[in-house]
Amino acid sequence: MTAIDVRNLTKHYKVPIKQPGLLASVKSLFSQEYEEKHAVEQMSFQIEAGEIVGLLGSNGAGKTTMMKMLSGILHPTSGTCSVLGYTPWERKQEFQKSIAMIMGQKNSLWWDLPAADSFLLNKEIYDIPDKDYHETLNHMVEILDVKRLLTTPVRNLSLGERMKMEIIAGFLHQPKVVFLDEPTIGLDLTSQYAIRDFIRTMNSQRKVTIILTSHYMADIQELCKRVIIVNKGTKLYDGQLSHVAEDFSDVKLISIDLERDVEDAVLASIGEVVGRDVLKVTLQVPRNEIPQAIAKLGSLPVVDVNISEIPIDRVIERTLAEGKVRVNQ
Ligand SMILES: Nc1ncnc2c1ncn2[C@@H]1O[C@H](COP(=O)(O)OP(=O)(O)OP(=O)(O)O)[C@@H](O)[C@H]1O
Repeated sequence: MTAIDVRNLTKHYKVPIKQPGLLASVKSLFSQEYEEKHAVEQMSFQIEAGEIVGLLGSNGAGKTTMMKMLSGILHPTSGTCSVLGYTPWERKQEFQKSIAMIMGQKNSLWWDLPAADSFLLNKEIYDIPDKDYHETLNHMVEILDVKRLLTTPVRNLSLGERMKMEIIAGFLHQPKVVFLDEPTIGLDLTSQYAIRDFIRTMNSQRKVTIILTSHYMADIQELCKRVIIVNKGTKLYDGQLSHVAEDFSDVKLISIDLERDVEDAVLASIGEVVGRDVLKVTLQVPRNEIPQAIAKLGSLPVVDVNISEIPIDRVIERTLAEGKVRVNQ
């Protein structure tokens, strides 16, 4: 069954052009010029019930705008969209009870109150029966291990703890479709794992349909088989993650700061040099060869080392560079 059906969805923002200076500010009071920003352009895709789809794109690609239209926060400029049979921006009560939009960079909980109080408020807003409320809450609190934090004012929680509470608040009314915009942004690895596990559990146990944006490759790799890559508001790729990221799953990046210059050939014997800016070098190394690579670095004039996953932006850049446009519809 199709849960989300998007056809030619387009969003243009009208943005005032603001010239610097006082005179320009006064002039703008009488004649304001505008420019049009094409945030989302003719986007079409369908998502089946129970799927988790990753929406990928660089900063400003149009992901949040897309999610805001799908959740009914924004009206599109043109195009149509059906989520569980509803037109989101009509904001029917039944629609709002069936979806959730959770944004890692926005706070929906009452800052000065314990999260438990915000949950009670959501219970009233969504008209959740007592039994369902307690069962769902207890289940989620257990999975995310936050029982002891329920009575702490939200302002006193760490970022990771607050995000877990935001996620509970979003899932409390048992939505069928959830839009997750950067749910793990800025979190430490332990919190990232916990939230990923939670998302996986909700998807497998409750068949929740999820669209996820994240700049962390690990989130996408662990949760999404299918990804939609957007660039400048248009769809660049829609298909299996493995087709665009298979070369990246078994490698890591080692970034090093050198004290003095080292020949390219020496660095190339440790890993593939994928970035070099004078004394800053980035090497791409197979995951299982990291210990040997680190050992070899011991003989070089290295002052700092950092090991990281391949950033999503590299996957997108390469998809763009290779013109690997692949749209399965
Ligand atoms: N309210 C707004 N008014 C005008 N322009 C906007 C508005 N919101 C977003 N934009 C512009 O629309 C484009 C898409 O923005 P959007 O936030 O959807 O991108 P994104 O892919 O979510 O980026 P990020 O990864 O940085 O969150 C950007 O050029 C942005 O500047």
